[in-house]
Amino acid sequence: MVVGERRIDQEDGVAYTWEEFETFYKKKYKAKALAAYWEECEIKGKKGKKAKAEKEEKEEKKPAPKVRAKAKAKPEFKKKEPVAAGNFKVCVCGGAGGIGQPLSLLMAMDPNVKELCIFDLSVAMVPPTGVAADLGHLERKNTVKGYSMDIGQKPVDHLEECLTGCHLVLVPAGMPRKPGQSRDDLFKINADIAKGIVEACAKFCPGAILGMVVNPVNSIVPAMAELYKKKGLDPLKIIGISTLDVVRANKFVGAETGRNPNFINVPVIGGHAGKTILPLFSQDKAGASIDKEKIADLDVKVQDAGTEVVNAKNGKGSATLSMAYAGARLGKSVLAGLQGKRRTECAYVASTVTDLPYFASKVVFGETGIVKVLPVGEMNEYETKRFEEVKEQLKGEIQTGLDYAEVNSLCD
Ligand SMILES: NC(=O)c1ccc[n+]([C@@H]2O[C@H](COP(=O)([O-])OP(=O)(O)OC[C@H]3O[C@@H](n4cnc5c(N)ncnc54)[C@H](O)[C@@H]3O)[C@@H](O)[C@H]2O)c1
Ligand SMILES: O=C(O)C[C@H](O)C(=O)O
Repeated sequence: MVVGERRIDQEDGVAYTWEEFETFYKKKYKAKALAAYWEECEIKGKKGKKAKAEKEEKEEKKPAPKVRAKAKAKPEFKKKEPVAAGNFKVCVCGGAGGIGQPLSLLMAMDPNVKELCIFDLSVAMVPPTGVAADLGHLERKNTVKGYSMDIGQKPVDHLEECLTGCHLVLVPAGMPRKPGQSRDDLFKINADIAKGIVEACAKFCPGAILGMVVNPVNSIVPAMAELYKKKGLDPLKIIGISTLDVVRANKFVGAETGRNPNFINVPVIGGHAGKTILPLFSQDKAGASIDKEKIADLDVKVQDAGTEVVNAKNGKGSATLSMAYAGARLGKSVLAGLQGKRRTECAYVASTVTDLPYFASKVVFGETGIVKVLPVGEMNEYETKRFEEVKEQLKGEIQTGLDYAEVNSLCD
């Protein structure tokens, strides 16, 4: 295999390295069959005469039909009919909050959204029905409805209409940090809030994708995914939204290199708190062009970006607008995937790409939600060292979530 070469998987039209390919297919196919399939895939960026000549040469060298049938073995995905464009139902839980309102606005603008539900507490800063009435006047072909619940009540007793039929539920419901607090300090209160919502989703929209914004993502996602598992549901439906780390890494690399951040794509792996946030600058062209001596500071800048906003807001909340932007980017990718258009984003999910059971890496969204969790890819010396640090911290934060799931359950 040529180092750095990417080939387009005929199944989803996305370009992968051999390492990514092998990790995804190794349990399904024998090494020989997989290598043969790889050889058949088009090399990314190689088009025109040269590619044609190579293809023709390959055709000539084809083995006898019997052998070829085996070598040509293709992956079998569970085929699910994609949802027609513009037909999605989305709910934003905590939709009247700091993130919830702009996130609802951005989702209401997505032409894929047919019905948008705004759920929040009746004590929220604005009644959710008010947010819905406001968004209901946009020039969009969708309906927006608000649902509220009194504090102390259970979502499962109130959200049947709101959640039934949902394809995507975004969850920014929960307390944000104040200066001096860590994300971990929010676990107890926010895990209980998340559990109430997840419980209602398990009952009314068990097939929906749940995008968890609420902190601490590193512990809340394992907790909720394990509760889903306990109930016989798919833990990969629970997705930790770490997109803001990617957005920040792209922005900072753009500022450093003078390039347009819109065309920068730095994968950020690990988790979403402090040292667990690991931007892989070496995997982006602009990022890789930055002087080695500047990388450690840039890495810390991405890790500390949330705290920078918390401190700048001086006790009046954390990142809301950039988070809404990032959450909507992820949400739109989920819907595009369900519609049959593959999208790749970083997300924190149940994973086997490292020895930890939850990890953020690139994932591919398709007709069923996450269809691939991609490996972390090549890392340079600095990133490899940081990778060990990431895993050490993340392990304990995952355990907090696993412990929560052990002593809690979702009701029927
Ligand atoms: N993943 C990330 O990158 C990221 C980024 C920024 C913020 N966050 C987190 O997102 C969460 C929300 O932040 P915010 O700034 O929007 O806070 P906020 O206080 O402005 O809004 C939270 C909303 O949740 C609602 N809520 C509370 N309990 C609820 C329940 N049981 N059911 C429904 N709604 C409920 C509140 O009424 C409020 O409207 C925080 O935990 C914050 O740390 C995550
Ligand atoms: O930093 C926070 O508390 C909010 C969020 O996780 C962020 O990264 O902005």
